[in-house]
Amino acid sequence: MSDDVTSFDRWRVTAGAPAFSEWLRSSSEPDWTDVVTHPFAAAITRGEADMRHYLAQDFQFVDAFTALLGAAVASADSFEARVPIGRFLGLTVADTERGYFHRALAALGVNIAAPTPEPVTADFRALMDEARSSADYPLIIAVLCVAEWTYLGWASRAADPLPENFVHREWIELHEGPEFRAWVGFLRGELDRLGPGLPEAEQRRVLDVFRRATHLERRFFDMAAGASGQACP
Ligand SMILES: Cc1ncc(CN)c(N)n1
Repeated sequence: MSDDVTSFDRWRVTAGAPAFSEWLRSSSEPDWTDVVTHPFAAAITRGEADMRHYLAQDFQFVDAFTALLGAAVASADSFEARVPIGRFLGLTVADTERGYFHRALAALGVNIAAPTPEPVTADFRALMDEARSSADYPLIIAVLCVAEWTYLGWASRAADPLPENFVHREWIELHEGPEFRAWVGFLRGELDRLGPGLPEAEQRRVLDVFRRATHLERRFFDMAAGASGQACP
């Protein structure tokens, strides 16, 4: 991690609400705001994004993401922590979200067979594999938290009525609503529970992974926007 970042112990003295997850998020600017306000994400909320290349690449992201959820179940420090992760893995990712991918890719005429991964897809999969292989619960939760919290960030900006096309509407609904908010709250809560007690070197490792994941989220939307001709700032 670069020296320009304030350590959690120094940051918490002046922060109004000194949550560890908020230290991670605010130390990941400007990428964080660039992700949640990204033109491609905004185009999804308006029902205008060309989802073909984005979803084809994201189907490969979700494969590594599912494996990472499994690693989180395995590395969690208690039964009570394993349960919400296992539930989300089984009920949402392996069921609702998987069904969405199959229907959406079919409707868009995209072959479900894995296309060549874009560089950012490969980089994101490598980061998730790195976190998974570490079997380090806070590191794993950091990557999961970025993926879910940033998605809640852009999806919660969608205005009613949601787009008519199910490809956009259901993608927004998958990343918004009370259950998804509770899931993001759980992930943040795990970082807030465990982060403050970690040695400073471990806190910096968690932040390093959190920032890398946030940067990859930005690059992923840039990739999608480039493929669809959606202008990037
Ligand atoms: C790249 C990416 N980041 C996050 C998510 C939300 N699970 C996703 N589907 N794809």
